[in-house]
Amino acid sequence: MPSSSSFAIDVTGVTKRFGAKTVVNGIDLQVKRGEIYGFLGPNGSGKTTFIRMLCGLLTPDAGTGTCLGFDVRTQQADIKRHVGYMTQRFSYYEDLSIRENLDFIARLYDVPDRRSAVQQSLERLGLANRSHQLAGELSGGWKQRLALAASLIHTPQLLLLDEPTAGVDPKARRDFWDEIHRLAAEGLTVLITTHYMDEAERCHRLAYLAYGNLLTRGSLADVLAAARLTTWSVAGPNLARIAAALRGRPGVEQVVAFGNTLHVSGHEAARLAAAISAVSTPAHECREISSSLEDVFISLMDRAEDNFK
Ligand SMILES: Nc1ncnc2c1ncn2[C@@H]1O[C@H](COP(=O)(O)OP(=O)(O)OP(=O)(O)O)[C@@H](O)[C@H]1O
Repeated sequence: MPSSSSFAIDVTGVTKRFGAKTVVNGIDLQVKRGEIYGFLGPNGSGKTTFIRMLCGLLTPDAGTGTCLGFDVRTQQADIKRHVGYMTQRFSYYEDLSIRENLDFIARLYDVPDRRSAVQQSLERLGLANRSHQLAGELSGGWKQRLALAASLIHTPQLLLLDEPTAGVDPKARRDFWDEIHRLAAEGLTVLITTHYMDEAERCHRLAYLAYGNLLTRGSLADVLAAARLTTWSVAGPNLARIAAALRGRPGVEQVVAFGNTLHVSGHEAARLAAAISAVSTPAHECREISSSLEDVFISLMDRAEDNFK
């Protein structure tokens, strides 16, 4: 039986190597039940590989721990029964209808009272009106809903979502997140990977990976505070010239154009302020602003790259 621990995921030192390459390097992670946990990091940082170890599809080369109270090394079949996994690719039968796809998945999981489980799932995800539509004819947002319905049909306790909203429009993304929050409020634990910063901000807690290493974790406020990054905005004339003058100056780590404003960041607050005052003119409006999550993640990635070289 799964334990009643308050952690849905509780692992230590999880490591995976492919040949000589360490793709996931000694990751410790604890995720509370009912929590939405965001997993971020650049392409190839090891997010999918880590998820596959959690849900029993890959065995770690090192590390220990539990997922839903089951041992990640020895009880993989038990884990699979209680976990829903929405992969990056749409992997349903395009020539079956929405209802037929859900019915098929429900059969695979031997879901009790299958007809009513499928009907409830169609209604919950707003798919009932189009249940006879072929999956292959659906737009991206509806395909995503079908994939979510399918990953929930066996009422899992943990939902693993690997970039579930890639290529989906903002309204469909917002609806999707509303549903994820409703599910979490009902007690479902959700681990989600995303490259969208607005989605990262909708998670209860976050972790950021680069080169297989977990670089930071915590609530949004924790992650921003731990970064100790200072950011200034600079508005005014000749911003392209100002940006070029700032790059490479001591204290300046990032210079990013946002429309008619530059965001300039660095860890050494005094040197950063000196650099801005040296290149700006009285016609420029310069003020310190809060660093964004994107500023923090890019800074972490740059530093990790430097350590890796
Ligand atoms: N089965 C495998 N055999 C060999 N290398 C692999 C295998 N699976 C993944 N990798 C490598 O492991 C690294 C991490 O891949 P992974 O898919 O876990 O990253 P990711 O963070 O999910 O990336 P993305 O954001 O692009 O989805 C990559 O360099 C990838 O090429």
